[in-house]
Amino acid sequence: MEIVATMGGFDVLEVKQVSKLYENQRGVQSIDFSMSRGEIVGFLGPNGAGKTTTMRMITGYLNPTHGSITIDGLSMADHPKKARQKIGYLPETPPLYPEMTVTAYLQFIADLRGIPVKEQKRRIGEVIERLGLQGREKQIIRSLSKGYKQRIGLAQAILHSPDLLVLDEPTSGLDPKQIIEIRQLIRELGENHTVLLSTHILPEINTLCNRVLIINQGRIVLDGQPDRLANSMDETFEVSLEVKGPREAVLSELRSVPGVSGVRELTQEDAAAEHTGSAPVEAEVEAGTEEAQSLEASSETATTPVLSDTVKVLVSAADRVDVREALFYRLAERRYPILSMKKESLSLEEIFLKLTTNERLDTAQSEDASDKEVTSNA
Ligand SMILES: Nc1ncnc2c1ncn2[C@@H]1O[C@H](COP(=O)(O)OP(=O)(O)OP(=O)(O)O)[C@@H](O)[C@H]1O
Repeated sequence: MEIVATMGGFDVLEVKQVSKLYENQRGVQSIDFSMSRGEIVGFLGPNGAGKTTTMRMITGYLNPTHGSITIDGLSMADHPKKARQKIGYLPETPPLYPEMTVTAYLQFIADLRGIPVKEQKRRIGEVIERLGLQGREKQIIRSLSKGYKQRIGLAQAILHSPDLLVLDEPTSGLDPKQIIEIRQLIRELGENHTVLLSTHILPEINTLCNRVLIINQGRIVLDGQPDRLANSMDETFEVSLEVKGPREAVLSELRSVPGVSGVRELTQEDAAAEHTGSAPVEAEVEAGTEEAQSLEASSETATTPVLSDTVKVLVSAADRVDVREALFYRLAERRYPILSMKKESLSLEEIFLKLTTNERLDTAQSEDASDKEVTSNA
């Protein structure tokens, strides 16, 4: 048995250099990550990136071509039965028997999972309550809504009290109300379980997960905390400012602050784009360049300041230098009050696109385009 030691014992999941190559040479390559107890990890990637393949290997439904997977220190290759007992799996399509009642189905799963007969009734009662299935016990599964079927899928996944829950796109195909309800249930399940969940929905990561793994073309391309990713990915430091004062003078002061590499006046269109979440389309213009001067010259027509006595700008600094204090002191010295100042950072959506877009274009040329897309909203 392979032993994986950590400070507090074993990691709940250890995936070491795992590859799975299908006959067509697609699949996943050298996947390497571990999960500690209590983590809720979002597994994000475009269609065909390798999420399901990875999850099926973790849950023991598919054997890796190379590498090892251990659950609570138990090797999946050497002890598949024991290791699988520690995992609850909700595949993309829940494994339900539509003609069974909810209770009969859970009874069947309890038998399959080897839950002792004398404990079954209590345990089934607990998960029915936990997943809000009270009142539906005697209903035929076929007659229930998709949201309720997903709850039953989650119930079968947690029935045997697994340490690790693996959920493959748990909110896919649900309506907005059902999505909110299932997310809430996952959040609650995350209080007692370690959870790995795959999704196409970026805000799902922000609302549910304390860590995100991004997979692209069979390889992990990013592993980190959602709120820290932006810092590690930003190449420049950007801050948006609203300053009270004469436009030309304010712009010129900002450009001369040490560390500042670009100053771009924000228009009403930019403000509207910010409101709808899309990034401004104009390219940033470096301070002092010919382009900046010509833009300045034609600024009356090219840009429309949001208020006549204030200037809204996006200031950039190379090498991620934090120029906020320098901006503050310079503008204070010149008596141009700062009405607002906000550090800008990449959204998870921008990070995702940055990491996957080019390669996706390559992929689209070499294989059939998929009809599913990564969505940026619920
Ligand atoms: N049984 C198989 N035989 C051959 N190729 C396969 C098989 N299953 C998956 N693949 C290929 O392996 C790659 C990864 O597929 P996988 O289903 O794991 O991706 P995914 O990230 O789960 O995608 P989706 O979001 O569409 O479910 C894809 O290129 C896919 O076409």
